[in-house]
Amino acid sequence: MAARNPGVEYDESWIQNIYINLPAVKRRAETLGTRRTVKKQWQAAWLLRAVTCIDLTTLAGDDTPSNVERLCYKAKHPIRGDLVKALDIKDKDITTGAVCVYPSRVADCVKALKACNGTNIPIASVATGFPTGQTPLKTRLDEIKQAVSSGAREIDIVINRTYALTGDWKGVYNEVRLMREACGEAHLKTILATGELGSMVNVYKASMVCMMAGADFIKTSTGKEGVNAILPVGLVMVRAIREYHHRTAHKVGFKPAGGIRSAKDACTWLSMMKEELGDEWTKPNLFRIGASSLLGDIERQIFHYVTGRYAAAHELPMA
Ligand SMILES: O=C[C@H](O)COP(=O)(O)O
Repeated sequence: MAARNPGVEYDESWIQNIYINLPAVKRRAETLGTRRTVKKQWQAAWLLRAVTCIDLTTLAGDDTPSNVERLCYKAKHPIRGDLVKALDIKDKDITTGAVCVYPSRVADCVKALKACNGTNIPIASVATGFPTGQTPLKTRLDEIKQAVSSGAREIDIVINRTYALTGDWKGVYNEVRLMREACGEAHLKTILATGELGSMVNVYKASMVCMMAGADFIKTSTGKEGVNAILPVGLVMVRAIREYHHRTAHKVGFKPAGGIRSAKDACTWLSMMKEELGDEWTKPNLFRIGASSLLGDIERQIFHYVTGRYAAAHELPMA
């Protein structure tokens, strides 16, 4: 992870008179989304980079120690052995960015990662009454502390949408500040649940307020809202990150999450990061993709890449 973002004093002027040129944002998002896929010779590199940025997630009511164990093994060995061999990369170099689970499953992750030699992989835990955040503040803070003491190194909190929707941005700031304190050494990711914020201006304000309060990452969604990670919202958030960096020199990471299931989508998000914020923001210390079922498609595409390459190499010339 990048250096911690200490945050700054709350400053209302940073979120006043915000104007978002929605048609322009939508046009830009459309260009990114419909662009031709990555050039053939770079495909494997992009796909592998995307793998290293995945927060491999399971956030289901029926999670058990055994599916968490499989998740951790997959995080440690995200690409099938024969494909790793064909790509001529060292398995140990490629793991997912983190695993992401509910607080009560963190201890299972600790055990499973130890068993598969994956203790270098951070455990991210959602907390604070995920996904709605509708529990008393003390309960939400205690949940963070419990997840950290069980072994989580990253905490994904949800912001208080009631405060955001009623314009109480100082209220959002104060809570996130307390959540950051409760995290101790663990990194803080703040989930905005953008599908419930009502407007792009609110998305921008929520992004800025969370960063002012010390978020190390801002994250689009829980994966449980009606609308989750979409490019126009992502653009507004990364532009807030750019503005915050410009004002404070602190680099805050970005995590789109929810509904990202195809390798092509992952590459589109990566290219958005590269174009909007630069190469530095395309690595796991500043970019993560929260996803439960993306890895399968990436592995499939790597398989096509590898088999295509060999088929081409062995092709007979025309007689
Ligand atoms: O934070 C991660 C999301 O909950 C994952 O959403 P997904 O299951 O749609 O990939």
